[in-house]
Amino acid sequence: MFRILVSDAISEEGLAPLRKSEQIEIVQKKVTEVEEQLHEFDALLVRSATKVTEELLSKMPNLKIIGRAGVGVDNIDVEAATKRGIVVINAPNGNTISAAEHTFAMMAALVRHIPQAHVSVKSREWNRSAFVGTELQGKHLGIIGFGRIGSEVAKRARAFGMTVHVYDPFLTKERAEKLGVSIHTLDEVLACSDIITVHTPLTKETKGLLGEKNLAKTKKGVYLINCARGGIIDEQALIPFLQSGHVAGVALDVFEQEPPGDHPLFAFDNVIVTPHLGASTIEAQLNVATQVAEEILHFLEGKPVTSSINLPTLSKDVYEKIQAFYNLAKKMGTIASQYMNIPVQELSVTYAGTVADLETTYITRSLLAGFLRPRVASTVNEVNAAMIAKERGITYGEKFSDETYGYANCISLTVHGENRTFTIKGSHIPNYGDRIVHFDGFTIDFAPDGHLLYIQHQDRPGMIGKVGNVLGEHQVNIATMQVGREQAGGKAIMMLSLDKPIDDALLQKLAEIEDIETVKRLEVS
Ligand SMILES: NC(=O)C1=CN([C@@H]2O[C@H](COP(=O)(O)OP(=O)(O)OC[C@H]3O[C@@H](n4cnc5c(N)ncnc54)[C@H](O)[C@@H]3O)[C@@H](O)[C@H]2O)C=CC1
Ligand SMILES: O=C(O)CCC(=O)C(=O)O
Repeated sequence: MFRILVSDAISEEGLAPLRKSEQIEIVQKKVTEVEEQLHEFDALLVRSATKVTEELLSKMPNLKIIGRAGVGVDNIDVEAATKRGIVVINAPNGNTISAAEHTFAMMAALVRHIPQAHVSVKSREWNRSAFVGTELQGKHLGIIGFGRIGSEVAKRARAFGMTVHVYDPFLTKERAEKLGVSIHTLDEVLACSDIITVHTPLTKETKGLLGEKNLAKTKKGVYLINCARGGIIDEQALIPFLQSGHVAGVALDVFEQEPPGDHPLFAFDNVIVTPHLGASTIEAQLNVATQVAEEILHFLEGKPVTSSINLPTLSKDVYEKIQAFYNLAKKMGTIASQYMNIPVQELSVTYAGTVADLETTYITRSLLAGFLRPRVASTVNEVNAAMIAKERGITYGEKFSDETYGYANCISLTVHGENRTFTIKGSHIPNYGDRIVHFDGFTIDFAPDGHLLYIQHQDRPGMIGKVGNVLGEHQVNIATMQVGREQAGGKAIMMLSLDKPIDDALLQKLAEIEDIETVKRLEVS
């Protein structure tokens, strides 16, 4: 049974996919109302009101996934979540149209003074000359940030007969041409636009993007719109530009602090505001809630998520193709980590055959998580494996090769430790399973599952019997046994699969058998 905390107002209809599952219990309460039960939740579903801080995460040790019913994840400490191995997902396109339409509504309201005129008429005035506006047709619209919302705003602007100038360092010429907009530098957009609207995320680069210096580069009489994130336009810096009339008007849906309280910008009649309503439509709320609910359900059912912020995303098709290798790689990592139980500096993974054509980044992350799991006390999974490896000074890299050693596919892992290198190779054989086909210089063939016992010994008659006797005396049943050797009478290995784990005392007894050089317990869960 999984428990999900829904701590913000989320569309009830959108939660339907979760409600249908008998494996899920939904609790709809604010964080402050469930302080005592926070440790019980497996998933957290929020909009923008809940601040998912490091402190909150520390009270939720069972949390596996955070769903943001919306786009911006600036209310979530994604780095802290990643460190804890918590997947963060959002609903990237469910509210795009609503946010673009709201931007357009704000633009029209701004240049036609609709909010001010509305207040005037309701105050029993009839002052038509006070509210003379400007047309949108023929005006130059500057769009900063040309992703989903920016491009929908552009489509609407073109329908209104506006010329659209875009600044987005990641925008390609082909896409700009397709959408009928021109690409410019930031300075060019600032200088040529009658109206500027921002549609970037709030990042280190975009915070204060329209501050004193850049506002001074805008056309006199410019209108500004921020329906993205508070702080992209520096609120404090706007004040002198509004006082001087350089900026003719500002429309804000978002604020540096929300709610903004008694804000100095409210003193200006030509500043119009809404309380972060960009995504507040029935359609957008249903879309984002449904998207996130379905993703959380998939995740809890062990299926792939498609819109994760901190995990490489995979389609269902791709996931199905890589799943077998993903599992094999994890087991290989776990075995290698226990076998090389010394500090290691580097993991090198080589993919050959059919696996080399797949999304190997994901497979490597799985291998890394498997490797780190026996070494770290905290949760480690595909989400935080790269981060933990970096913290521990372990580098890793991928290579590709044609050498499959006669198998259709082969994953080879080489672990570099101080004065010691270890290589393990594995293959996934459809309808048969995962096999380890090479182990520390020996050709072998065993299934990397359960309670494994590795023994390295001199190749002498009777070794198998001696090991079997000791295990038998301690009521430990051998399920399978594979052997390999360098040459007759030389160095040899046995890999046994046992029906139960063995303790240190038994391990010691086995190590004391004459001609046995190394005994290692390898647990693969
Ligand atoms: N007011 C509201 O209720 C809503 C606000 N939003 C906000 O709108 C913003 C845009 O959302 P989407 O279009 O869905 O995001 P998106 O990710 O599709 O687009 C963002 C664009 O900004 C560009 N960008 C990033 N850094 C930039 C920089 N330094 N300069 C110029 N461009 C830069 C990216 O290349 C990308 O094309 C986000 O901040 C999001 O949180 C989204 C939905 C509703
Ligand atoms: O949840 C909301 O209404 C805010 C939407 C938003 O700002 C976003 O999706 O980034």
